[in-house]
Amino acid sequence: MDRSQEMKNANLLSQRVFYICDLQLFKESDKIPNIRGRAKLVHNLIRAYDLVSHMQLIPHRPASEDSLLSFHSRNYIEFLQKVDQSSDLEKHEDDQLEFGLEYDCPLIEGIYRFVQAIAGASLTAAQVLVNGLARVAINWNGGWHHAQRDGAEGFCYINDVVLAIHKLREKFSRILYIDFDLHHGNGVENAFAFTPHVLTLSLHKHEPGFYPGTGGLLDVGLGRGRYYSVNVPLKDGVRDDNYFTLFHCIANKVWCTFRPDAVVVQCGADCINGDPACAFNLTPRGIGQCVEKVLAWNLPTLFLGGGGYNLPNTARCWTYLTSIIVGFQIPASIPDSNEDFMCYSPDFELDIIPGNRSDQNTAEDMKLLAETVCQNLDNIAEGKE
Ligand SMILES: CC1(C)CN(C2CCCC2)C(=O)N1c1ccccc1/C=C/C(=O)NO
Ligand SMILES: [Zn+2]
Repeated sequence: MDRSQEMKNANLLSQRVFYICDLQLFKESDKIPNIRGRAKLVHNLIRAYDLVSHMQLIPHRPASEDSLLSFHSRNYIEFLQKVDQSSDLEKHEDDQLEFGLEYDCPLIEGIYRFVQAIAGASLTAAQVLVNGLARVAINWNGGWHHAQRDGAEGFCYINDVVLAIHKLREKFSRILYIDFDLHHGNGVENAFAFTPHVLTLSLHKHEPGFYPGTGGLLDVGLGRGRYYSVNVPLKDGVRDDNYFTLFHCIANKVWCTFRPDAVVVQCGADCINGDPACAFNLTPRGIGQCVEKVLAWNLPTLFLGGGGYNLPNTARCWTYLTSIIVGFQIPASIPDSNEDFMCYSPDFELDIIPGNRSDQNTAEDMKLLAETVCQNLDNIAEGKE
């Protein structure tokens, strides 16, 4: 490699954070029901705070059929290709049901191009880490953690998280997946339930009748993957301090016992106060403290989005997390240069105040969660199956 190339790579590495963004990706993201307009809102706020000058911006490369098949079934992918071309969707009605494309996953226009973009963005980010071009990569348009091998689920049409982890496994032996979304990351846990090479850690709301219903405390993984699925089921009302205390304790134990080589973090913002899910009392500062802890490990890390249905709050949350990831403090007032300025009324502040729902998680609940999870993790330390 000649000197100039070395200089270029050194410079790239100094831009340790790669950020996947391009207009086509935002256009495709807008096809997801319930979050139309979110991709642009997030990017505009990140730009308004001039955080883009601290990152290396790169466009996504659409995922190839082969890369989609590294997790999803041929039947599902070929169905998406077939239905993408066909004009009358009625013809495939029964197939649609078979592949979960109904109710909460309505068929969307140009669905194959859509899944190539969504999966391609997270794969492009993962590839940057595999190539050693950067330590950290961000794709706020990814994080669709419910999609299963052979179908869509929970508003997730393709599991970009599983595909990205699979890509990281080309270079890194042990991958830690952390899921802060309000909902259990069931699609990712299912994909890696039987392997000790990927430890999935999901903190989520877990109550009778709350989607997806999985991720209980006794759900620890299967076969050789036993104890490598870690679930932290929570009730409504949890607040930043208790959430971080619990995460801090569990993350330390996971780091010491599993010793990850790379990390993937799903930052679904439906756990933040003000989301229509109306569940947790968390603020971006609480999740930000958890992100700071992950960054302190100084491992190759991929940050992804996920849920988040209060669009201005999701933009606030992921902009704040981006500022932490790049290590650049930003002012509390939303820049009035931002074209979406009025979306942030009436406060025009970046901070989100915590909710005042009563915390249903008692001190005993939190203690039991920490103790049970840490005892389970003792098994992987001693190499027990
Ligand atoms: C319809 C939306 C997507 C929106 N929403 C919010 C806003 C309204 C009440 C909570 C949901 O719970 N939804 C869902 C409905 C059925 C199945 C899954 C989900 C969400 C999954 C998710 O976010 N995973 O991380
Ligand atoms: Zn969610």
